[in-house]
Amino acid sequence: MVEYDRHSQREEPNKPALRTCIVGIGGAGSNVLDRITLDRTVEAHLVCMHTDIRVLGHAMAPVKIQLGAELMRGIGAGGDPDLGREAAMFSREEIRQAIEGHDIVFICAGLGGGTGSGAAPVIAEIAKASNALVFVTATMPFSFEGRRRLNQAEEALNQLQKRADALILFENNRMGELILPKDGIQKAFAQADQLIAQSLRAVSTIVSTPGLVKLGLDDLTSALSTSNGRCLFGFGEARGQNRGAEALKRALKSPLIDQGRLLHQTKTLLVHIAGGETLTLMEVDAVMKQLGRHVPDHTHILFGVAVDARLGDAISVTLISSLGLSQLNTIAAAAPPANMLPMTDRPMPSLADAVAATPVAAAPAPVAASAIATPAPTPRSRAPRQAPAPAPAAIEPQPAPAPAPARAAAPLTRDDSMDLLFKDDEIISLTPQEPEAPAQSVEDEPELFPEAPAAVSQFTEPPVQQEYEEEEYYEEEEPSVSHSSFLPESEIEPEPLAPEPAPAPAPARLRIEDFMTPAPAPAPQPQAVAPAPVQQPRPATSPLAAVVARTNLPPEDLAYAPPANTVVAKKPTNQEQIDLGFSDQDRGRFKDTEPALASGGEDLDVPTWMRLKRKLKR
Ligand SMILES: Nc1nc2c(ncn2[C@@H]2O[C@H](COP(=O)(O)OP(=O)(O)OP(=O)(O)O)[C@@H](O)[C@H]2O)c(=O)[nH]1
Repeated sequence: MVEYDRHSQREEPNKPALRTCIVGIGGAGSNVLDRITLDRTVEAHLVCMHTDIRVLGHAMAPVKIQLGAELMRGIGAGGDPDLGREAAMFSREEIRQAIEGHDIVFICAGLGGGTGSGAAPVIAEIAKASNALVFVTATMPFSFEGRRRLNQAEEALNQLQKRADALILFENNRMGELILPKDGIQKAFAQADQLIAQSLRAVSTIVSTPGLVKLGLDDLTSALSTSNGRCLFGFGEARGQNRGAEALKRALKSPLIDQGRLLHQTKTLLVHIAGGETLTLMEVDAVMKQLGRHVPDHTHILFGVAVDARLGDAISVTLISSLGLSQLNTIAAAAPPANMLPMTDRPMPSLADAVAATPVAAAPAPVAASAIATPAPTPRSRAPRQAPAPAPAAIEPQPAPAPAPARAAAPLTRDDSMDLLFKDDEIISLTPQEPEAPAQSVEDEPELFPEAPAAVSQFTEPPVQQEYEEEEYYEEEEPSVSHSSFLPESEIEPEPLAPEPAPAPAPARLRIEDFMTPAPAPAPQPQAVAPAPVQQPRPATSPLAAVVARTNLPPEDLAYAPPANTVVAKKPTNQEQIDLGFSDQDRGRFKDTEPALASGGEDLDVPTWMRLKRKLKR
């Protein structure tokens, strides 16, 4: 018998690690990025982008980009996605510089406001143009935030689906299930931020950490692939005696998989188990057997195990899958009790089987950041990882579900389906030949600023050691899941449809058309230029939590191209870091918008750290 050497380095030593970048956009994106920065669990280039200089000034990410500095003058987009989009276009060069050179770009934003909804699709497109694999995690607004925000969020979602390789959508309404109704709104946001941060961490770990049984980008995109569906995500981590069972229990309790109910219908399920050096075969076997009670026999299991020294004595279980909207609606209509499928005792692929079957048995070397040797995102055959157990009771080989297109795993190429936003030499050559649809809904906008575009600023700070004065405020204990909604809508005053921020009377506002490539000019369309946004059908009863959109980029809206010379990236200087010195009473970027109030009168739009009245000390 050959002894397995846990420390052997089987991966090619000189293989470059996947370079990962996480971009947080707007207030929500910035909050999630703060969470990730504090946790220090994801090894990635963290970039915060916002129009609002005050929020940006307090963000913890080491790299910050002020979007549309001259256009926005450091003020938030005030809930106007068109402003957010224009701001991103002005800053496209800095965005490109921050993103380029990365293999995977995660984009994180709260949809419904101005900056996140408007800028995220632009940034996704820049990321795609740099050949990165683009993952988007976004939140949908609480229902009590009002119809206007929801509409804006759906419009942004529609645009993001066309540009992202995979999109995981978190519905803030669902996040309420993570906490008790009596808990404050800030706790709901905090829990939501934590779950989103966990999903980013899980996905980046899966694709970048060498594993005993390796899962790759192709597995991930296969699990996420469905033409028009929603992603199911569950994550649990536990320590102690029954840590495997407990971690699985927590993963199954995720509201994003509807307490495990949605796994009944899934065709492909990605399961990733990670633990420290003490992870045992028995524990992995136990988790897989237990999971077998929750998924049907025909489910195609993509199974990965990794030993990651950073986890210490913890075990984490990640479940990722997807369901078509029709299936989701069926499930929602005929919802069985939350109990899982009856126990079938169907054996799941064991670790030993999987190890024996996998040709990619990467060494579970103690993970030091620099020691992670990760494979390039090339398409790999999934067949050997089906772990056909020699025992007759092992999982049946399943007919492979629609495999992930090779393109999803391979470095992305610029194809002619790419929407083209920018008049940039390297991008413009990809302009689709067919006539572009007119830019949406911006032509009739009031003009705000007469000035010509000027330089936008970017300032890059070294990581600042900032600490909250108080202790960790995310509670460790298992959240209650006994409440199906966070706040009944009836208890919330409907959000008045507040007027948009009053446009300044200045006559020469910069418009998207000013940046458009002159030809081919679509025929002018009188009045009918604002096509009704294509809205995602939403499940009637169960607002489930995640959406996957495989990239299928039809050339259409957002066809604008700012001149390449309008933006001059400034060298970072200390002077550009503005001392904001605002008080807790100041609504900052929200001052021109209607407050989104919870019943207690709290302003939901205020960032988490502000709502919690945390002070930062340097
Ligand atoms: N989960 C979560 N959602 C948030 C948080 N903050 C805001 N949101 C949601 O994200 C939506 C957009 O809010 P922001 O991100 O603050 O808005 P923005 O994109 O910065 O846009 P402007 O403020 O208009 O410039 C809100 O309607 C909320 O539903 C947060 O901390 N966590």
